[in-house]
Amino acid sequence: MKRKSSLISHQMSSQRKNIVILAIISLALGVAITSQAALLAEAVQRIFVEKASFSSVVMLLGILLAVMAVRTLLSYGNGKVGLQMAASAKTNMRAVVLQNLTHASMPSTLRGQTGGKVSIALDAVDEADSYFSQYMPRMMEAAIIPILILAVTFIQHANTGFIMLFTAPFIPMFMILVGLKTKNKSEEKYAQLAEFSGTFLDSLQGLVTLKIFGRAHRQQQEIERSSLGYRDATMGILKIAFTNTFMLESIVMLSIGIVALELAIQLLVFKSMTFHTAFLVLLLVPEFYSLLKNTGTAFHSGRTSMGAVRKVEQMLAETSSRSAQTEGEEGEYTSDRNDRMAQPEGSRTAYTEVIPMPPSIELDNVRFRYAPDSFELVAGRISLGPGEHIAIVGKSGSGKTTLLHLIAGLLKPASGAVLVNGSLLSQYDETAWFERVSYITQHPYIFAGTFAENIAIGAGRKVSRAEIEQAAEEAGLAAVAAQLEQGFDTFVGEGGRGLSGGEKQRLALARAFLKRPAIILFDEPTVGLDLHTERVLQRSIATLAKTATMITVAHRLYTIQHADNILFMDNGVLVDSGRHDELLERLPQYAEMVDVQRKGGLA
Ligand SMILES: Nc1ncnc2c1ncn2[C@@H]1O[C@H](COP(=O)(O)OP(=O)(O)OP(=O)(O)O)[C@@H](O)[C@H]1O
Repeated sequence: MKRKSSLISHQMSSQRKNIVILAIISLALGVAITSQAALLAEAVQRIFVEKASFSSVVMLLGILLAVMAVRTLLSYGNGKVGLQMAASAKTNMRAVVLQNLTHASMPSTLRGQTGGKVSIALDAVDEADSYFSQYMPRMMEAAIIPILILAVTFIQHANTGFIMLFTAPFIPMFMILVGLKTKNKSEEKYAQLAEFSGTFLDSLQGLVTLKIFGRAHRQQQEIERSSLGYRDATMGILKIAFTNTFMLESIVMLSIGIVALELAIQLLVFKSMTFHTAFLVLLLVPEFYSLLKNTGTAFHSGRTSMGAVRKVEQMLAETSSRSAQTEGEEGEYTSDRNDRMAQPEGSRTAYTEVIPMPPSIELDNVRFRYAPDSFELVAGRISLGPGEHIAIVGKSGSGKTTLLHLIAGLLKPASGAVLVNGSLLSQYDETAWFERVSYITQHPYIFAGTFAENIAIGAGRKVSRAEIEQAAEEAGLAAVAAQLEQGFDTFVGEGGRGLSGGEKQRLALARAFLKRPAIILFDEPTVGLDLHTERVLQRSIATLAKTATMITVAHRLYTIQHADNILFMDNGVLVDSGRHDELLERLPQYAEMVDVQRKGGLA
């Protein structure tokens, strides 16, 4: 194989002991194969040529039987070691994938299709099996046993040795040619599988929407299209595999034929060799080619595995490089604060220990684009004091959520910097940072589990039932829980009882009460809540925000009249910022927005 995948190399180095065992078994297997051929040739020579009595060969036949048993055991051992290697390699690789996905930076976690990631973590890793269970044992056998057979053949009859030496290279040559083609096909197959899984999961999750809009049939066709794409890619590989087998069989048959012809001429025409030698060589030659042929089949499986492993590596590299890239981009940030922010290598987490909370947050000429030529966010200089309550307002699509995500570290700026307590946000340890943040979105994720379990997620530690109930009380959820069939033990989320929009947001609030964050990001509900729910939400948020810096994406302007700072966004640009009265006075767009809402009865 051209360049060993680094994931595979890593697994190989951690499996050195098994590789040594494979080599020892292969050597013993080589000795068993040649001994078996020698004993069989001797037995046939004595019984049929020398017409020896049965009693004189009984011992010989016994030894032959024992050698055959040993050979079978050694083959079984080789397979067993291969399977063990495959099992442990898959476990390790899956752990690496899971670790990578769970430790990936937040922006890279949010990208890509979930179905595709699942397919890579499960199917592509499974495909690595044959590299260890078939390719490795066969390659080890091919590296040792044919040399042993060739040596014995040369000693017995050099001509046959030369024929074998001349024809054998055709097999690996052919394997390399086929392998090159299979590798691309195999990568194509995994791209198709990832697409298929992505489309399938997407359709499954959005089935209700699709049905409502009468698009279910259309989506069915889409699934059919991507499944056919996957089928074609698989069939392409199988076509190569079958052609590969056919060609290998042809080469092997032709080579054995040539050797047999040469032996027959030497034995019958020139009478230059004994029957014993001719028979021994004739027994060894098929073993030699059969080993090389098996290697060809294993090589094909190995190539397919490599294609799958490359897909896994690609995903790992993408998640890591995205994190590194975004850090690099912010690293390019130049300002007079650079000296202050210069950090020695490996001091990333040191910030978390000294960071005073609630923090002050500054945005220094932040610019961001989702993609080239797409919506651009331009936020000049903003300073948000510790413990302040900040509101982001603007028309729909003006970039409020994007700005919130940049401040939260969910998105990384393309240029400029987000500073927390004077230091780059990207310099903080991501886990430590998110431990201090609570994001109350409009659609918090409800996991399949009990109501209590869903609240407990917020704590990030083991919490008592009393703490959960207290958090629910503070978030105004106690009454909701009391109405549920089994109270806090009611099963909610997927496959469980549904929750209303307002209940979901209060559940997110209850999680935050357990967490007691230093930074609260609040995406205010756009849908109208009833007055009671709205009041409960506002009161709970206000309690929670007493000890935190809070940033709200506000849709109802009356809720933010007392905010310390209001950031007004228009078409991706931070136009102005200030208190409610200041903006009313100097920003006509803001005054107009307030006026419209007042007339609409919202204020
Ligand atoms: N993941 C994304 N990729 C590309 N463009 C995006 C992405 N998310 C949002 N946008 C675009 O960025 C712009 C700003 O979106 P954003 O969600 O920040 O606006 P908003 O002010 O919060 O809107 P709303 O009040 O309606 O929620 C929009 O034009 C939106 O289409």
